[in-house]
Amino acid sequence: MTANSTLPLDVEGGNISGHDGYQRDKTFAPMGMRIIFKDLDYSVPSHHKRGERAFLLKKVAGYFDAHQMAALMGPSGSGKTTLLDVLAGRKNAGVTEGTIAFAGQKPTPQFLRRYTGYVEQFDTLLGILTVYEMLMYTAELKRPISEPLASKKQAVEDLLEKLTLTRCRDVKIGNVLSKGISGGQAKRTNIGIALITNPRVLFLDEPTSGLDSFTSNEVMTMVKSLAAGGVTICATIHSPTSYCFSLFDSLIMLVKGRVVYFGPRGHSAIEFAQSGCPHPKEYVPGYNDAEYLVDLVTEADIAGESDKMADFYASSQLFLDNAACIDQYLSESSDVLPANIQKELAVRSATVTPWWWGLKTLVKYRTSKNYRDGEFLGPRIGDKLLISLLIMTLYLGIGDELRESNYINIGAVLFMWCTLPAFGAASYVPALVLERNLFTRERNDGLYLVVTYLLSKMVDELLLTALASVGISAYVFYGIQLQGEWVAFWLVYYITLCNGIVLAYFVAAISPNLDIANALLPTYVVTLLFFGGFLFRFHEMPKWWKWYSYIDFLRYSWGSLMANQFGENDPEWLGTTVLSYYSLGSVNKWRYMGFLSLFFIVFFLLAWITMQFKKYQSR
Ligand SMILES: Nc1ncnc2c1ncn2[C@@H]1O[C@H](COP(=O)(O)OP(=O)(O)OP(=O)(O)O)[C@@H](O)[C@H]1O
Repeated sequence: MTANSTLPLDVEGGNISGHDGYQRDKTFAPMGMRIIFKDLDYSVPSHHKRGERAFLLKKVAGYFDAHQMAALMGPSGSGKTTLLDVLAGRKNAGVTEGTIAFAGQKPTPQFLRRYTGYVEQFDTLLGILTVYEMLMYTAELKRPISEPLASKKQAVEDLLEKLTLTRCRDVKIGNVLSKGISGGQAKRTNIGIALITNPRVLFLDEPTSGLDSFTSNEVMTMVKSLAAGGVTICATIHSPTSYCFSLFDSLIMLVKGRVVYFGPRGHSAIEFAQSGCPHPKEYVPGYNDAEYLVDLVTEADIAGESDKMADFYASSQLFLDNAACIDQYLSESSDVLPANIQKELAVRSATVTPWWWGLKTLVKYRTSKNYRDGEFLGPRIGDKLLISLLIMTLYLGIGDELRESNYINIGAVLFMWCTLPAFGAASYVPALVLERNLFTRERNDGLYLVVTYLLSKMVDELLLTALASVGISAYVFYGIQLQGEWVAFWLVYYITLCNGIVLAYFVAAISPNLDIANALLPTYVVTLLFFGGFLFRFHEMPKWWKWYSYIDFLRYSWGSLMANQFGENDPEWLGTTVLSYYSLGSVNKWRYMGFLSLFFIVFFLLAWITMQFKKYQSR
């Protein structure tokens, strides 16, 4: 293969002056950059033999040019996705050795996140949005904030047209339970997400999997048109239709992590593979080229002869020509790159837009939709409504009955009032756990920072909770005829609810799956009950457990509520007063609310740190 580029390093920048992609869109200038890789090894601790490393890629070398579409093919498990992930910087485990150069330079993870597009094999979309909204949401997060909204809208409309998605523009994406757009439309929407910034490089993992042949051809024709526009395209592909395969320019075939062919697609590839295969099968009419090639290498792989094919390639003239080409490309200086591309390659921040813009956008698209979604609102308001009605009707009017036999009832209702938000936290866990794939993909795509995502989730919940808690706490407070201030009663309830939510997020963040989170959260909350001060008086707790009551946020919720109820008029009871009986004599309700708020900050920080550093996907 030879390069036929006119610009150095096969980079084309057109007449772009900005590095943010905005002007690039306006001019529709061609883009793209050559990707070179040489002596690429990728290894992980072996599953088969303890203490050994498994090399999933071995001395892999090649290059992909701008304006061209390269296919990564091979039998299942040959390392196609591994190579794609290594090149796209999506690996977060294992050791990569060798050279990777984008336009002659080693790419930074930030460059890869911001300026390359990656289409995952499985769709990760937001079911509550329509196709148009999904693309606009991504555009607002990934295109520069300096770009006017009208220009972003235009870019999305253009993309919808290019992807032939105009017909389902306003159809909800949906999910498994409530079907929305079709599989082909979902795939094209996913491609649209990767294209929203007009990336110079597009990686696609099995873009046609699960699609019928007509839709596959349609999708790949569209992808090919991008290559014609200058984008460098690299796709893993399993069993393409003849037409799909004919769209590719070059082909890299892997078996057991080794290259058995790298060169142009076409008859020369078949001839080469036949020569390299120890027992080539006949190319009978009816075979499609891709199918035949994959069959050939798969059979060699099954017969344990794949190394022979790889050795054949490594000793071929084709290999020498490719190696010479790679060395020549690598020796070309990258100083001659256009300034905008130099800037892109040197970018250091992982996101295009600042955190506050990300937060605004997430609230604009996600919160506003969630607040109109019964599935979202139901579990968040329904349980509070039911339980508060039960409490209110059960304890109706007892709050101002200051007789000895009633003090225990008042203590109990206040205790239940603050334990419920802690137990209710369970309904907030799925929001984080079930969305993990989407979060990981959007984070890898450089859409937002972890803190932005977490803050947007807090806004989602805290706004709704604030509104709901005002109404609920009002009818409970006045229905039971509790003493003290309603504002304090509501505030304690609200802060405890907030603690429950952020605690749920922390538990969701540390749990590998929903089952573990669902077991962990109630277990922890039950331990809090014992140390809240109502079931066991503080001064009677054994010395070796007392410390736990200080880090039990229910202690501060209940203490504050009791001080609100009995602070002004602490009645005599069992030879002392009610507050002294429960070791709450010196409690200041506002100070306790302050302590309560500290737990919110601590749980938030714990959730943030965990999500920042925990690898949810090992790939
Ligand atoms: N820790 C490990 N130890 C040994 N082998 C491993 C380990 N992790 C992954 N592998 C193997 O590495 C290979 C690479 O997988 P990869 O997903 O890249 O293949 P693929 O060609 O994309 O396959 P498919 O077409 O089925 O998606 C697989 O054969 C897998 O079994």
